[in-house]
Amino acid sequence: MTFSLQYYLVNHPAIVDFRWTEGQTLGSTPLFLTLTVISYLLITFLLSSLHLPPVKPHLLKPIIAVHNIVLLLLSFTMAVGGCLSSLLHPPNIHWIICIPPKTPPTGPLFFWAYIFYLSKILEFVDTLLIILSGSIKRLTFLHVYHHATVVIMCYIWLHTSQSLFPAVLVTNATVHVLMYTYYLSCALGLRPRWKKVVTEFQIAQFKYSFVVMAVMLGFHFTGSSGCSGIWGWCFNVVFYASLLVLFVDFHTKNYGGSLKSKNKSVNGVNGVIKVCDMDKRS
Ligand SMILES: CC(C)(COP(=O)(O)OP(=O)(O)OC[C@H]1O[C@@H](n2cnc3c(N)ncnc32)[C@H](O)[C@@H]1OP(=O)(O)O)[C@@H](O)C(=O)NCCC(=O)NCCSC(=O)CC(=O)O
Repeated sequence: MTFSLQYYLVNHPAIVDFRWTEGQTLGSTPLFLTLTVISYLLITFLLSSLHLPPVKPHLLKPIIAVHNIVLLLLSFTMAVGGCLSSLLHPPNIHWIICIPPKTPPTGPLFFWAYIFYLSKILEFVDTLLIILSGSIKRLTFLHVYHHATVVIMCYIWLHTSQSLFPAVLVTNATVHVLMYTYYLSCALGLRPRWKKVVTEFQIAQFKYSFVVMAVMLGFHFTGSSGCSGIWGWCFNVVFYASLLVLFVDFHTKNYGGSLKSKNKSVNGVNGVIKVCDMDKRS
């Protein structure tokens, strides 16, 4: 059989026949979700309050590099898989933003939503690596809040067949390709000059998501049947609004000034070193 991206990412029987069934699919019960999030928060709190000695960089850096390569490749696959499934598989292209009510969570789009959900649990390892490296000051509210809450958002997507998730999934997975390339470069001892660009792409994705959410609301109230997952929509709005505020704050603290202003120290000849120095001070 010749290699076909469409076959392996959309039309493979395991993907087409995927079905999220509560109590049967791994990780599909509210109990699993609750225990996962509570365990993440408890382990993070306990490990960070133990003040463990940092693991030696020559031991930890290769592990961090492998972790970032895995998430980089996974994010890329999810972005392409989610994009192809959105364009090729739904009965109607309109599904990218508005899924009809009572649609069962089955088929390629929901397969990628499920992989995305599991990948958010794998991202918990980011937190562990921060703790093991001894950089406790990098364990910010933004980081822990994001990692704990995003898993709940993904669960709601699957549980309610929530409209708009395909657009958000593809955007976030694409931004994460950039983010994990940045983290991989750091783990390899490089200090990319484009750290600020990563943050600005993250902020842009939240703003873009509000446009998508507004369009979905329009479809919901003007279409004949409405869109599924309107309560999940409310969760998404609150979560993304809070992330937007936190990321704008992160931007101001790390790069100074407004989003539009050019920070000479970031873009200058020695930009790389100055960005890192600023981080260490903040
Ligand atoms: C540029 C950012 C992507 C990252 O900002 P940071 O302040 O974390 O960046 P930094 O320069 O301190 O990171 C370099 C350090 O990270 C370490 N590092 C490497 N891989 C890592 C990983 N997978 N997770 C966490 N840290 C990691 C490197 O070894 C290096 O350590 P050392 O310096 O010791 O060598 C930013 O925009 C951002 O996201 N800030 C919020 C912080 C955060 O936790 N973000 C990720 C989840 S939020 C998210 O994911 C939103 C979204 O969905 O888009």
